[in-house]
Amino acid sequence: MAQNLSEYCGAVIRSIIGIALALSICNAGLIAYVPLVVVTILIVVPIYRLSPLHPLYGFPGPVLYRISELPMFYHALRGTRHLAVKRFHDSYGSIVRTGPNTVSLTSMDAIRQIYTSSHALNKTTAYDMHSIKGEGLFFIKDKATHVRRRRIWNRSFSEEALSGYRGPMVSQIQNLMHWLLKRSEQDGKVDLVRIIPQYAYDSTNAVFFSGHAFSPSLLDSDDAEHIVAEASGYFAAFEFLGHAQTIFPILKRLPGISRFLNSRGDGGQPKLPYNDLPIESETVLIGASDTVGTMAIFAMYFLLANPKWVEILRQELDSTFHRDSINDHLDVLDKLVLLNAFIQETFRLGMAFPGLPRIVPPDGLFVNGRYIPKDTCVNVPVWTHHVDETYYPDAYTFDPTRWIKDGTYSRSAHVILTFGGGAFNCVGSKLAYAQLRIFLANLLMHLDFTATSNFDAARFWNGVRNCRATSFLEPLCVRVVPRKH
Ligand code: HEM
Repeated sequence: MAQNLSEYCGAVIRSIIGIALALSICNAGLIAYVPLVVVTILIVVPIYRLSPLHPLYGFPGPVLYRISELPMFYHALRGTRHLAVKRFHDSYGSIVRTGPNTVSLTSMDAIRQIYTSSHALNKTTAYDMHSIKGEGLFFIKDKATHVRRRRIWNRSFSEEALSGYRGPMVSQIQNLMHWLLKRSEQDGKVDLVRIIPQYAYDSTNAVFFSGHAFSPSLLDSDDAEHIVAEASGYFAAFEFLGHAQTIFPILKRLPGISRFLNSRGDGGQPKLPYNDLPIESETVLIGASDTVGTMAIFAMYFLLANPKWVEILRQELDSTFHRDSINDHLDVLDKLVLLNAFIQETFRLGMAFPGLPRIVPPDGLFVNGRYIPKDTCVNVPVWTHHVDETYYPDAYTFDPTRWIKDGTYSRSAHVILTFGGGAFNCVGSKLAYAQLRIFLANLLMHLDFTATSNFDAARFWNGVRNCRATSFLEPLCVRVVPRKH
């Protein structure tokens, strides 16, 4: 009954706004209706959203955020949403109303129900493509439709496909090492925040587009056309505005079709519609590069802030490989306990991400002991979960050993949401792990890094921002020389 009443009130208020808007737009003479619209929006809507008539009335949360999306937009713009949501959970507990129609939940039960169970929820309209043409895997909101497209993508991430990507990955890491040494020699230092994303985009270009997405390589041109910044900006714009821009400058350079997405459907498997190739290509280029680049920067930051791990990882690598033969035995990297634990801990603390929104189905959702009404936007805040002391004691300490038990590395020791979860999880996660392994193993085996004198670990950490894309307010400057011992 209460549910019906609140739905009724919501409908009435939406109608009032609609009628007022229609009147003021249709009849220019009725200028008097403009104040009505303003009054409705500024007074009636907030009162309704705070009132017992609103379906989310009983959920605790900061008043301003219950009234309007604007405070969260402000945090999105500043890249501080993950910090704000964490503060709210510290104050209000495991369920917080973080927006007029949004509830944030922490708990394993919430992760299971929202993301990983067979009844996991669909994506929200935050994933709408709006004016973008075609249909892209990342943007498909409905699980049933999504599963069909995902089958096409999965072929590109089979073990066989992944081993085929090693050659291009190795050549790109070699180019990165060349430029690290060269720029460091030329300028006395090199900023990892600038150079690593260039390497990540080059790597994706080489792996998926045979180098045709752009040319010359970003490392070779020092990203003269600011492709990294533009692509990352579009990524953030998608998050901030709720939709991505139509045209990516990079797309203009694509011969059109990525190698793997263009592969013909064989054996009765579905084939990707031609019109969807551009958006899927953009998804690969940005989705695979921005994220891997960010994690590689974090990995270097954690090494510089925790130098003992340079020695620990080198001991493991030196006792396993001869320095010059590492790239001939890349499959062995999967088995290195310390290296993989280090990467997993990087993925935990490097994910400054607020959440992955999902929509509550018509039957509602019962989670964390509460009933959440239909059409509510729910999510588990990734950053808040990753620094939850319940699951990660001493959570803000970078400690890869938390992933090691009885001498064995276990990724499943704790659940992390770095790659999402369930049906919509990251299709490229295996590739991301492989890239981080190759990146760290090569750099540690071949190069010595020294942070410049003004390196301040706390200042760098405090300058991390996230609006789906992660940005760094501080540089991460190092001197690089060939490894001496
Ligand atoms: C460390 C690197 C990476 C991180 C942290 C990451 C993170 C994520 C997350 C959290 C999601 C779920 C997004 C959501 O539900 O809104 C996702 C989805 C996705 N990622 Fe990644 N990703 C990484 C690397 C990659 C790579 C290498 C690719 C390769 C193409 C890729 C392609 C995708 C695609 C296509 C989706 C959509 C999957 C679907 O809806 O089925 N990602 N990623």
